Amino acid sequence: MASGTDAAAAGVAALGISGGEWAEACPPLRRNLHLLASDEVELAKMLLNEGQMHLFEHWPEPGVDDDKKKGFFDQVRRLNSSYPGGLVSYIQNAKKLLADSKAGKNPYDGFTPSVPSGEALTFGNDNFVSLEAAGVKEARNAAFVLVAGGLGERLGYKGIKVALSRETTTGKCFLQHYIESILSLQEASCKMVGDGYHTKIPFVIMTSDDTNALTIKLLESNSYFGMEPSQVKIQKQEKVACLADNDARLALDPNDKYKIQTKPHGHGDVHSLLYSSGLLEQWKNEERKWVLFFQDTNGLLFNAIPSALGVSATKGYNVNSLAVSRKAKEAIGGITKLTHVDGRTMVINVEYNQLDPLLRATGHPDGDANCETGYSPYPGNINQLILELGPYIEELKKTHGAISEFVNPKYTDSTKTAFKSSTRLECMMQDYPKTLPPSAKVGFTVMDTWLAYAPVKNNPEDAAKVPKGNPYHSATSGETAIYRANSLILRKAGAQIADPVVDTFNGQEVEVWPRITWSPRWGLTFKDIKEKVRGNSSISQRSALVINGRNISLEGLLLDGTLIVNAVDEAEVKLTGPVQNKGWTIQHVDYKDTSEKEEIRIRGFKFEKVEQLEVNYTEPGKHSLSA
Ligand SMILES: O=c1ccn([C@@H]2O[C@H](COP(=O)(O)OP(=O)(O)O[C@H]3O[C@H](CO)[C@H](O)[C@H](O)[C@H]3O)[C@@H](O)[C@H]2O)c(=O)[nH]1
Repeated sequence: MASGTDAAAAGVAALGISGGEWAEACPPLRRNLHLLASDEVELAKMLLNEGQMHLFEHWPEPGVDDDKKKGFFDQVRRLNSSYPGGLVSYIQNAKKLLADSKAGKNPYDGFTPSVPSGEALTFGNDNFVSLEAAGVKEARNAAFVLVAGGLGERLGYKGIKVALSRETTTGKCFLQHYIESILSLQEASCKMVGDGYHTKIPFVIMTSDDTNALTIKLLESNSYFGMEPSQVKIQKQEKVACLADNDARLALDPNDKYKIQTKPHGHGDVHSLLYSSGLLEQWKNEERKWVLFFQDTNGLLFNAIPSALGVSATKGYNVNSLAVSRKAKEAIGGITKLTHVDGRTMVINVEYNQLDPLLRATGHPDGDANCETGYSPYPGNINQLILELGPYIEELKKTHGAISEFVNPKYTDSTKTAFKSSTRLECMMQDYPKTLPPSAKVGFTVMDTWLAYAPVKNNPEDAAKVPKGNPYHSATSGETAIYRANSLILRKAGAQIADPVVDTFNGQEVEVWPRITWSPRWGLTFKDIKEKVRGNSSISQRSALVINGRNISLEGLLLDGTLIVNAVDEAEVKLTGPVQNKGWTIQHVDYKDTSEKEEIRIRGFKFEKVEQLEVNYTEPGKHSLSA
């Protein structure tokens, strides 16, 4: 094998540029050319062509920092190969977007917004139940994709967000809940069509350098939470180059002049990663039909998946976005119908920071405001997307997964000539429909917020400042929303669940419902749950109930305290009669109290486990718990 230097010399000669005249304008680079391999020479040439001479101007004579110079090109090679169209496209796109930004060009120029109509579902009615059945049937033809490359800067939590407990009654983390939900769907779907449990639903996790190692560690140290390791595919997104000025000159890392500074490009990367991974083609060959995208911390999401997938299947949507009622100024995008002066229309997410200026610019002087319902008329996008695989692949063959980008530089002053700090191009996965032809069937499904959406994004301090009536999107609200949803679902199924009390944790006023949780295999759909709630059961406000098993039914259970039931699948367990104990009390925790773990501090409460009844059914057969 040729040594690096031989290969470099060969490369330079092969390109007929041994003299390096093309690098004449950049003497430091020219003097170092002989160090470079042929592909590095090509990359250098491309960088000069794109006005990036400054990247080499500080390069010393050959012999000094040669390893760092090679390291520089390793990074350039990575940046070049991970962006659709390479760095040339990146720099050219950046120049255009930066010019538009400087000119104050509105990305929605020529478009008028209006409120679109979508499928509005009512939890528990006949339509909902039949859509859930349709969705479960389709689930075996689906693949799930979790975008989890975000650092969660707003939450300020040090670990990865998917490792946070979804709720602290059981302490199960988000990732465990997601995997158990997918496995339950897989089992129920296979059972429904009688395929002998052969189909495995693929699960892709998009990570980034910020989350990759910890995500893999979490999976490995928990045996993939019961999923076959081969079912899980990790796809790591790369960061993109930072831009120093309006000419899209790439920014060098302030701490290392041989490195280009990089920042995350956004969740929109998921499309190009899926495209280049070959997974989409593989899924097509396996006759899969749906790809479901979801985000890192929505503990309620799987309450909405079966029915939403049912909507996609019955309506034949190429794109189906899940939405909830949106409060004006809430940090979720608004789903909007945009009509262009030339007659084009599209239904698309308008991101939360763009909705207000767009509305003001198009004759709505109040901007992003609530209407008479107390909500924004624009449904809130929760970034759960269901794409039909066939049309998705066809589209990506054209775009290679490139998604419409934006840039958001912070200028030093109104001349817009300099930036306060470097910026970069960004993209969002929900912008995928922007390039679709008008014939594409793009729809959305609106569900109740209490059922479908409770993310964990804001730190306690910021959450406490959220305008009254708007959701906190905090660890506190994320957990209490789970108890609320489960209580409301059991109520709808016929159980008597006590009213909540209002309490304040970390400055956030929330409803505290009984702490009811169940494993996904117990209650995947409303029909499943309804069949397991029989007779007159009641649960008091101070109670906690953990249902961990498939065949556990509530038949006249009168709970006032804490009850934990664990049962193997083959055990049929009836919960009847009164169960009373001192239970678990809720203790307030201040987020500034460093004697508590961060995971607890951000919630603002913990449980004192005073007394409980825990029962374990490990043997098959019929069992009854009656005190
Ligand atoms: O480079 C990135 C950036 C983010 N993410 C992931 O993308 C998801 C969303 O990130 P954020 O929570 O930071 O997103 P925002 O709150 O800014 O907004 C997004 O989520 C909202 C709903 O939660 C709305 O739907 C909004 O329109 C949509 O852009 C997370 O799972 C995050 O881990 C990545 O994988 N890579």
